[in-house]
Amino acid sequence: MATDFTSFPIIDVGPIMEKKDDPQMCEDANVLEVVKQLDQACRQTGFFYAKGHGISESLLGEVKKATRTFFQHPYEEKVKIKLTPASGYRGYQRVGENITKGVPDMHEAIDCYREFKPGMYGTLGKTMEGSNQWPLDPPNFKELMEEYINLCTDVSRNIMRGIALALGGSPYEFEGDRAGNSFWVMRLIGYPGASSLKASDIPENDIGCGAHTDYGLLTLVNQDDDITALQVRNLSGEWISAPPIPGAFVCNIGDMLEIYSNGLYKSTLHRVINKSPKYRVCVAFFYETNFDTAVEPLEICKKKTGGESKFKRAVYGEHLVGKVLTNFV
Ligand SMILES: N=C(N)NCCCC[C@H](N)C(=O)O
Ligand SMILES: O=C(O)CCC(=O)C(=O)O
Ligand SMILES: [Fe+2]
Repeated sequence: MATDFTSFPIIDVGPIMEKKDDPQMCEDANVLEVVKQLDQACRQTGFFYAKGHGISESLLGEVKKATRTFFQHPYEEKVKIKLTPASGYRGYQRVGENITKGVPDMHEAIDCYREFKPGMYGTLGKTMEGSNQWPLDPPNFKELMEEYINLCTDVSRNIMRGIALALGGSPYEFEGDRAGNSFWVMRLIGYPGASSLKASDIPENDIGCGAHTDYGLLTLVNQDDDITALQVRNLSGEWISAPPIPGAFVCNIGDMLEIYSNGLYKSTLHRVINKSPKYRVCVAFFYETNFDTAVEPLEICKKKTGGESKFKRAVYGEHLVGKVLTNFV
């Protein structure tokens, strides 16, 4: 249940990362303290900062730097890796091409998804079939991002272990058939500075990304260190800023975790407005369930919430494809 929060807790997830290969992790007092903090954050805000995750500040900075370098290229260069239905909706979208609730967003982005064998997910999977499209400059782009994706996958899996414990389950609740083969998404996003759009031919609107919830389990946001632009809506309808904390991820819950938890944890509405004159870069990693997972409230969560299922079962791939097909002009 979202509350009237005015800020977000900072959680040092170090203890869960340290105990990740220890089957007795749930008996460790430091782990249990993190679990308690995760539970509180997920119930109250659906957003928290994670520090102590083990990904170096220099790598966090490098992926943002490479992203910025790509967006600085002329349109002719960027459009070489254009997102199309034929590319499985992977690749570059220019400012205004992504749509949220019918309104064009003032951001450009590269979308990447986990790659998979064509046909593996039948007709439903067809929409997402394709190879990721990587920029050639900087030359180590693909390698760098793949390293980053692997590290983010590991951090997310381990934070989800903490969240599984917070829900009263086994640490491995979100592995195997649920999210053992996460259909992750990575979006490299650029938000033009506030004044730069006026002079261009792009229809003016100051919303970098309109109000939305994320689709899957857990999002890791790696945002520029010097601009506050991400806002989260609290119970009263106020928009609360999530300013950058260098080295920390902003983490938030997605729609599938809301269902698994039977609404105990909510996927909180958020948006992005870049009021700064500076260009803002954000690298968002979305840790999701397996593509073909049918998600329904966990028994342990139903017990905590009155016994009844508050959600219909949802196949993650259907949820994703429904979004992707309506996200672009
Ligand atoms: N994969 C994720 N979560 N992407 C978030 C993008 C949110 C904006 C999108 N136009 C929308 O309306 O959902
Ligand atoms: O730019 C940000 O800080 C967050 C972006 C976001 O919410 C998203 O891509 O889902
Ligand atoms: Fe989001």
